[in-house]
Amino acid sequence: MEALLRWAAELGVSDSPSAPSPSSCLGRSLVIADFPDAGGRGLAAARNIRRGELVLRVPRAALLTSDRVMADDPNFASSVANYLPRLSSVQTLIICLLAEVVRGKSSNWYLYLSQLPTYYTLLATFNDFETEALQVDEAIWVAQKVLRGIRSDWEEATPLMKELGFKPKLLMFKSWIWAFATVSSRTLHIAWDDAGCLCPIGDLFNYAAPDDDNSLADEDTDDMMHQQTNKLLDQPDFDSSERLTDGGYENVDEYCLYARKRYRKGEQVLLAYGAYTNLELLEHYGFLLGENPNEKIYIPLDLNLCTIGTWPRDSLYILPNGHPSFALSCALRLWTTPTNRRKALGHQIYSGSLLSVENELGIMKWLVKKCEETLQQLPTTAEYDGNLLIFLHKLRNSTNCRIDVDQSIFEQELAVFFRFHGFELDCSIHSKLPVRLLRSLEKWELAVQWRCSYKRTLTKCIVYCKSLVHELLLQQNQQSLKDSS
Ligand SMILES: C[S@@+](CC[C@H](N)C(=O)[O-])C[C@H]1O[C@@H](n2cnc3c(N)ncnc32)[C@H](O)[C@@H]1O
Repeated sequence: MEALLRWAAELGVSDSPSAPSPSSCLGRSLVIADFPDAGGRGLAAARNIRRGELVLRVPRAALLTSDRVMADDPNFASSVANYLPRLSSVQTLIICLLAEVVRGKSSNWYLYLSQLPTYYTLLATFNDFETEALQVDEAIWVAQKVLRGIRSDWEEATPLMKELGFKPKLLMFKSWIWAFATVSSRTLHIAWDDAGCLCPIGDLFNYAAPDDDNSLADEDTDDMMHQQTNKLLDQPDFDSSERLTDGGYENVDEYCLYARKRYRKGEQVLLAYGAYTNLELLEHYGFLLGENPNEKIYIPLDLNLCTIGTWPRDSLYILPNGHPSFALSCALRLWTTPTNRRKALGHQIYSGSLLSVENELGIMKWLVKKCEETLQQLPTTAEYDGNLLIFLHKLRNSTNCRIDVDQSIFEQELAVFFRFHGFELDCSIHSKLPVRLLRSLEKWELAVQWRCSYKRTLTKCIVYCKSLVHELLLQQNQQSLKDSS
């Protein structure tokens, strides 16, 4: 890692507005640190950092982009050019990345490439066992669709990779998936290439969901104080009102990354890659958040409910607190309104107003029934999944897996898991599981974590709807008492 930091400094990567020290590009604003519960390797604040401050600059010369790789090697570029109309920008960047891997020590990015993860946990890397463990049809369908897409991209790109003389190992689908996962989970946006760029050091930021509007409000007073102090001291101001994004490629020909909030020394500095649901995080980045403010839970809905209004299907979901989304509530109100009344009530419905106590009671009861049916159709409960998660976590860290497996209540699941991997846990095994099984356990754990959170949200929805039914019935009773007196 030290060699990488030195190489990056030589190229002008710097965590401060001034030039980096020759020995490391970090140390003034950021340091590399380990955050076992929030992304593993990441970047910590080397000092107190204010919101809006520039924390990292990465010049274009350090970015691994398709155009740069091709500009460096005209022969490679002309071979790729023959295939270009048929290749997507992501396929092209994957091929460029693999070509740099082929170059080994002679690649400009050798030190960067040697620090990349050797394996990933994105949905595309899930085997059939891990995919099945998601249990929910929609999630299984997404995983299968993603894998089909990547396989077809690889098949299309294989003739070019053969022509380029890639070694058999790099022609394998496994290598393509590794490169795909690298591109999917590590690229930053650039305006001139949809595939983005691989940004050494800049891709060490772990993720925080972009929901911090409230925390920003809390910090506003503080930042105003700072700005006033700066004015008094005649120091330059960071225009924090305009610096609410994490960063981007700027006119000065470098990638600039800014702090979205205030950080104390030692705290992990995080980047919001975008607003993703947990399934999308798993698909694009290979992890999920325990608390995800952007989570959306989709339940199976009748086709005529999905198409009844102008609300797109992806707006009809349950929020992490169990409430139906605005669009789902509206769609249900319209759906439960008799056809001949829909036009007259349309205005009220689209504005989100309740129609009547009876209508609201009807849709709440319908939602309860739908969530209960959905939960019943799944093979395990959230409580069971919660216990399985504890066990899988223990097994991954166990130094005597034989005893742990023997003492567990999940014998059947484990038997299926071991059989899938053609592995026999005989009496002689008293140590850790082999690496390939530990990696599979990690992905199994992610799948169980996802489905458990799905079920918990549906349970919250049931509780929410039932409490609303209770409240509406009370109101209805009070009204009829009033009316009769
Ligand atoms: C851009 S890289 C960040 C640096 C990465 N941790 C490393 O060691 O190279 C993105 C990857 O970091 C991990 N990651 C980022 N944020 C995370 C989070 N909040 N929780 C868990 N894993 C996270 C995921 O594996 C993701 O694909």
